[in-house]
Amino acid sequence: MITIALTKGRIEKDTVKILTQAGFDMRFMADKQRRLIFTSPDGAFRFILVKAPDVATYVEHGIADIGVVGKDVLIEHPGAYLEMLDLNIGVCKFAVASVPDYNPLDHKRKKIATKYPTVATAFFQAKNEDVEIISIQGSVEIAPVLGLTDAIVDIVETGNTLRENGLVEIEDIRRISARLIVNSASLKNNDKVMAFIDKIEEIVGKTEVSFDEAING
Ligand SMILES: Nc1ncnc2c1ncn2[C@@H]1O[C@H](COP(=O)(O)OP(=O)(O)OP(=O)(O)O)[C@@H](O)[C@H]1O
Ligand SMILES: O=P(O)(O)OC[C@H]1O[C@H](OP(=O)(O)OP(=O)(O)O)[C@H](O)[C@@H]1O
Repeated sequence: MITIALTKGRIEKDTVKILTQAGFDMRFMADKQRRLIFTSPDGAFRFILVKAPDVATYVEHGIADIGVVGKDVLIEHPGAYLEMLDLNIGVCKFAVASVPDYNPLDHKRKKIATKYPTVATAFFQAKNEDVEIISIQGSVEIAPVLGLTDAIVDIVETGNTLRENGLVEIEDIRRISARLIVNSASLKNNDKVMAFIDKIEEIVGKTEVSFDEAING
């Protein structure tokens, strides 16, 4: 049996769409209620529904052979899994944002609020800029409004949360999308895992890895 870890929440619907297009009967997801583990009718696949960072954990430890999770999570939680495909769903970006009078060229040591300290630290280090990172668990946009920090590093999708809280985008950091990850032993030892990946690749198309991706992972 192959186990596939899916991220609960935002990217769930689009993931199910891809799996359905790939020929899986995913109707159980329509009325899943509070269940978190599902087995396909033929007993060949098991799907588990977990929080995003836990997808990486289950795949890394070989409990799940395959996982679907956002690139944002993979950057913050690097581990021993292989990233195989860009699924082109859950597309958004990391950006720096702040209040309109923020001056990025100001020489003072800035404070940056974020849920993504690894991303924020790497971004400012690459600019040779020494900043203080303040970790925030959510509603990050209010930190510069309330004067906790000078700016934020956060996910931007539609831009609505920034606009509705009076923030503006200062600089793009990188594109984010959901990725298919795999446990390396599963890939080596189980032909069905490669067959599954091939099937998904037919649906989402071959992904060109951009220069940015190649150097930043
Ligand atoms: N507007 C967005 N905000 C956050 N993540 C987004 C957005 N748009 C797409 N995504 C992608 O969707 C994935 C899942 O997001 P979701 O909000 O369900 O989980 P999460 O970020 O772990 O949030 P939470 O902590 O609220 O459960 C993210 O990891 C990211 O790759
Ligand atoms: O550009 P937008 O389409 O407005 O989306 C971006 C917002 O969505 C996410 O927050 P989420 O809803 O996950 O809540 P959080 O603040 O608790 O992380 C993210 O952290 C931004 O706040």
